[in-house]
Amino acid sequence: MAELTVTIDTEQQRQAISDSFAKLDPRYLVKNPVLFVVELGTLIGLLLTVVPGLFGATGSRVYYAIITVLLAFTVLFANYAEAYAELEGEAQADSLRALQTETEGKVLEDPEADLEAIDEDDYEAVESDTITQGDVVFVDEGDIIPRDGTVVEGSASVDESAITGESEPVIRQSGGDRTSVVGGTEVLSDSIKVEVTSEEGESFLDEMIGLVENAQRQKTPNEIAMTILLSGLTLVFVVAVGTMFFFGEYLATFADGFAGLDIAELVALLVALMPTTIGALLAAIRVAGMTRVTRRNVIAKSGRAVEAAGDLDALILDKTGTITTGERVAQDFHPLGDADDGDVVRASYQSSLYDETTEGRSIVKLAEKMNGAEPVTESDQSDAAADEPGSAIEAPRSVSVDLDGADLSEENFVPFSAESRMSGIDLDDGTEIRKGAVDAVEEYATSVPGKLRQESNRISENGGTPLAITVDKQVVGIIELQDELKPGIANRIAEIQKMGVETIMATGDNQRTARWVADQVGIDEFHAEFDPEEKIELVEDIQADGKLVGMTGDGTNDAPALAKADVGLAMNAGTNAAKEAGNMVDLDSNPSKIIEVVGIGKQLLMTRGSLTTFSVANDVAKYFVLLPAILAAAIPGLAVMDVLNLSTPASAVTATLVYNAFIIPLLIPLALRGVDYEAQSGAQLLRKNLIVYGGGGLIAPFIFIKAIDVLFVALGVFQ
Ligand SMILES: Nc1ncnc2c1ncn2[C@@H]1O[C@H](COP(=O)(O)OP(=O)(O)OP(=O)(O)O)[C@@H](O)[C@H]1O
Ligand SMILES: [K+]
Ligand SMILES: [Mg+2]
Repeated sequence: MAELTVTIDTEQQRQAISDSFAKLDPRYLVKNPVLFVVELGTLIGLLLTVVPGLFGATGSRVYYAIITVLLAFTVLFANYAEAYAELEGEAQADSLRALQTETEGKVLEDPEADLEAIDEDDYEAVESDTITQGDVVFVDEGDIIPRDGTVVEGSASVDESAITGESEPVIRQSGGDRTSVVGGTEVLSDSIKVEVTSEEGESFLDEMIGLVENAQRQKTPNEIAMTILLSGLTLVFVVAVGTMFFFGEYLATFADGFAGLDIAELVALLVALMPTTIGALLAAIRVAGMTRVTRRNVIAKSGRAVEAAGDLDALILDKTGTITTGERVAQDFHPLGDADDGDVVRASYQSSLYDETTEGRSIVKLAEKMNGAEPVTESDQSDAAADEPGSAIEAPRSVSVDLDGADLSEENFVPFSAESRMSGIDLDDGTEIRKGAVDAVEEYATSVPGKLRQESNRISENGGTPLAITVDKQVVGIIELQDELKPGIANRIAEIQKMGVETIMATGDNQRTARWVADQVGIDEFHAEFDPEEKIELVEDIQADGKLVGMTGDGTNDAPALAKADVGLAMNAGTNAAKEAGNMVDLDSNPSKIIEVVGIGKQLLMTRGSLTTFSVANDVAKYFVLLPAILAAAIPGLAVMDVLNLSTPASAVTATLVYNAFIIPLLIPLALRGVDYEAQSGAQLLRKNLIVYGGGGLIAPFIFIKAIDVLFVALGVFQ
């Protein structure tokens, strides 16, 4: 899958630096209480630098100036992390926006015009900005689709690489779940009629990108909780350190040679104790996480959705198109009872002539191939796109049958629905032809040969999907459909399971086919013969146990369940209803993308968790470094805590502030890239996290602060 990675140029670097200064505005900074307190501390340092001796301070002006500068850098580095992440996110979003092109569109005078016979007299070629919503345009081979829309007739292969970066063309066709087309993409072969669904300048993608950019600036629920926690900690430290100041003043009244604690050093202690590192990186971690989602061509409408993806307990996957390729095409026809090959092929053909699903189109193709006849219907006179359903199938044998579509009319066609799990047509003479899922047909038919079950089980146990075909409610045979597992899907599912997420397959297909597929890919649980209603119930059932659940979908039928799920990933090729209902849209329309999104969500949560652990562990270590240094004069007994044996208190304070400030830019790359991520259970991750980031966080300050102190001694400062 193509990743469109946008790089930041020097111009943008400069922008990020200037944004870091703009973000010093206290009205902005107050939303991040940790940094706001550091900013206040900077002002105190500045005051002492300008007016020495204030608050009984006895240090030199230079010393206070150094403290002030280091505190200011702490805030600026934090602002830079956020500004940089935001610019990167915007650049990523802009890379999608660049798609808008000025082009020509062929607006049909008569939207009902026969697709195959359209010529220059039937349409008016106009600039795309004059096309309005509801217009039906003709898009011929080689044309650019002028605006977002729905394919209302025909099937074409479309180059969507402009939005997906994927060079492989995709099929977009009327009926079914692949009807949406995007303005600016190119039809490579065949022609389609597209009903325009957006007004000029209001493309779906643009609207979506607007949502993404907005979402990137909004704190997520977990982040808000985190901010409250960090603010609480900050408050505790402010009170504790504030109390120390007054305690120092009190001590000074009777302790010989002790003049009270230095307020600038107490500010330094406060800043060292506060979780400044994570406070500085929190926003950058969120923005970068969302940018990683955008980079995978997934539009996340909220940060909450990305976070929820990282926290999922269960993932509902459908079978066809998610676990399998979705190219479920006819392989063979099997007569049953008194019927012969010809009866089955004819009935299958007739019932599918207007069936625009992948399955339906492939049945027509196979029937024609077996018959060896020239295509009889107008809809097949076009040069078939090489990857059109069924075109690659070899006819297993030849059957001579009259495939006449003359007495069939589209009005009498009964389209497939996921509720009925059947489709068909009524002939002019009243003959009722239906095909569908075996259990659905068994209920519908009046005459069911004993061999139906046996034959269909045989097909299912090979991973195929049997469709029973009936003429006047008599089962005459079976259509054998075959799909293929997506390459590598079993590994992806295993990966999800390793993360502790339960995998559930819900399919409209029959029990045996479902079981076969479930076994092949090692899914935890499966539900077969599901209708869309039951999918919603499944989502609700899982949520009733207090679990977070994710799912993908494309059809109108999926919309309610997509809206219900905590993470609903809609396919861009799917219907508008589904795209509006979900909280994410995959521009590549690859349903198994949700597996990647879960990974990105996990990585976001892990990055935040790891850096929080590191930050807090750092602060604990800094406490042991600074406290003895600052209080040594007042409480000589504290010397036992002074494990680092730093040269002077001033050196200890400065070295600690240097570490405290510069650890932020050092961690920016990690915050933006995310911590290395591998599929593991929560408990394993927690353990590893504690050892690496907790243990490392305790040790790192000691090493660096001591090193800085040694450097100061070598340079002869603070001695
Ligand atoms: N064009 C069609 N005409 C008649 N029956 C069909 C057609 N397409 C599919 N079916 C039958 O209806 C069943 C249900 O279809 P549905 O789309 O609900 O689920 P699915 O595609 O099999 O699985 P999933 O839910 O995993 O995508 C299919 O398994 C098949 O037996
Ligand atoms: K700190
Ligand atoms: Mg389906």
